[in-house]
Amino acid sequence: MKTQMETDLRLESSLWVGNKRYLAVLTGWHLKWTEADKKNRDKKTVSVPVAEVVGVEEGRVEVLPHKSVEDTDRDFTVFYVKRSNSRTSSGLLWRLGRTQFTCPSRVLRDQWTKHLRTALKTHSPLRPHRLLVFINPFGGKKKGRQIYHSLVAPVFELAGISSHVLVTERANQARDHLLKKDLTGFDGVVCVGGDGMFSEVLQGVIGRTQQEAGLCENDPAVALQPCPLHIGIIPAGSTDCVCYATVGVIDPVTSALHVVIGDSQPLDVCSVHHGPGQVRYSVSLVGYGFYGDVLAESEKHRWMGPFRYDYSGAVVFLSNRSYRGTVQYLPADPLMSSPRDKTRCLSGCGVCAKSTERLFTNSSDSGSLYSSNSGPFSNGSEDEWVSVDGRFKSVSLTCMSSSCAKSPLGLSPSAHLADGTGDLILVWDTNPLGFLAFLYRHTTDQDQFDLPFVEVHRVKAVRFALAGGGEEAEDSEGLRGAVDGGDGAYVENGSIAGSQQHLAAGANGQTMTCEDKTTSPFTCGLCCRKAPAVSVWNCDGEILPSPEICCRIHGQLVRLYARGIEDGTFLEDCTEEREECNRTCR
Ligand SMILES: CCCCCCCCCCCCC/C=C/[C@@H](O)[C@H](COP(=O)(O)O)NC(C)=O
Ligand SMILES: Nc1ncnc2c1ncn2[C@@H]1O[C@H](COP(=O)(O)OP(=O)(O)O)[C@@H](O)[C@H]1O
Ligand SMILES: [Ca+2]
Repeated sequence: MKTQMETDLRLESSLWVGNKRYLAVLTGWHLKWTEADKKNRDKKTVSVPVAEVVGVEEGRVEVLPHKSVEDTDRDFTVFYVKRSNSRTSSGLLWRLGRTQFTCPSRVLRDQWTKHLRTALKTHSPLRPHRLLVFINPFGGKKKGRQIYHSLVAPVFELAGISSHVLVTERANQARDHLLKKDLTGFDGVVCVGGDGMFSEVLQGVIGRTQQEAGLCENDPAVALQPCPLHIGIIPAGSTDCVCYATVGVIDPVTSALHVVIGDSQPLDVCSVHHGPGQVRYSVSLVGYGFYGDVLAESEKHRWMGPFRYDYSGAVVFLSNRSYRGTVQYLPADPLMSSPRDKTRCLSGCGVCAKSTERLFTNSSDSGSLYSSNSGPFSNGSEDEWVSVDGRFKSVSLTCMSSSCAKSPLGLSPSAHLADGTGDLILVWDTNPLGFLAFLYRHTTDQDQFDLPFVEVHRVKAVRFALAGGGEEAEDSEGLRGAVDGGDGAYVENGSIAGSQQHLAAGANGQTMTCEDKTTSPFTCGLCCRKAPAVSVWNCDGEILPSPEICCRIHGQLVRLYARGIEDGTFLEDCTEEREECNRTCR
């Protein structure tokens, strides 16, 4: 049944597009136009959901690549989302579609533009009006500024968005701004950069929300407050995994269009507690062993740009390391889904829709996660936790698939963006060829979990401790202990980047300067000649200072301007009206 509002907004006229006459109809949910010439048997209707109309302008207007306006009386131009046919990635590429209509009179033209604008306001409640934009000028190939000004700003302007743009001058500036400055009036935050830049924004937005709610975010037992500000990602980094896994393509125009139409994709976030009062948030990868070592190595080769990860991946692979540790995890409900069920989390995902409830909503439940007074590894009710101890090539936790160009299906292809769980991937120590097969499978559609030395678990929380209560460095393999600066993870003067000299970090947290002042612990001939006993954690591209951590997944803590990966097949057949279609055509 049609509502009064839909009836009021309905408009039907005969309009011209170029030299052809069309019957144009605006219903509450769609703008459609069909060629009126009866002789044309193949006449097709173009149907654009009102929610995907970007803007309406009087006259004959163009925006990309350059703006031009021909101010005529009887014309109006509609800009909308147009899906490109090229399927090179997992999702659909969006382009700015444009159609110029000519009306029989100025009065009718004004009626069309007025109705369209009213329809936009009515049907897209989450469209942003004011955005705070952070650009990292040094991310990826250092093209952040150019990407924003040439491809994104014109689309924002067309949609009537006012943007406050800050080009960062230092790391953590965006995070600090979000934590401290006045954010009144902003609907969302946009970051132009890579996963590291997104991570800064994530820390800022979550931290600010908890501050304002009077919650102690450092307490792993606290159920965090969901964030009111939406986050948009314009990809301009190296891995761009968060963008790839939530949109399916790395394309600034596609991402800008998701922002302007106010798409909303909830996202699970993992809080990683790595010391008293120390918390970081992750959405893509919390990884120890291989992924930690790759990140640590890659920081020394930032000058290589995105290639630093390939180079470092090879160096770390050749170093053939494994690490001892105790991993404990709290399994998620196996009836909901499984990391091996071969499903994909796509736009309108049913598993995520069913999981809108937050985890650990009551405090007695969360109390079993950590003891309030004696740290994360001692508490009373431990029944549900599973504990494994051994030597691992890598331990990874991801809240979503973590797909990226290198791995189009991702670290965990069946993980869900917003189901309140994460996937824990344990790769036990194995021979280099076995590990290479595991890595290689990430680049194909072969199942990387179908290997005897790999386990995957869907979890709500994870804890990691060095095996033997931190005595790892003195274990039976004759590695030199932490005290003489021998074995262990490495941090560079506490911050990884910077000094050429690296530090050897002992299992007990002590750090000692490496006697050999080489640039890399992997090529160091002294302290690192023997394999270190302790790796580091890679938390969305940031190195954590402590190897002992506990993690908890917070279901749907933030929302992105995205809609999940679109399954193009449905779009082609979908004839549903927007309100009836809860899949791709939302
Ligand atoms: C034989 C071939 C081996 C290929 C292995 C491919 C596995 C790729 C899995 C990548 C998972 C990426 C998860 C995302 C991590 C980002 O947060 C982080 C930081 O990204 P940024 O530099 O900020 O864009 N990047 C890395 C590589 O650690
Ligand atoms: N102006 C700046 N100077 C130096 N570092 C910055 C600046 N702005 C942001 N950063 C930091 O750069 C790191 C990498 O940024 P990112 O945009 O993710 O690029 P990439 O994907 O190439 O790593 C982030 O951790 C971020 O904190
Ligand atoms: Ca998830």
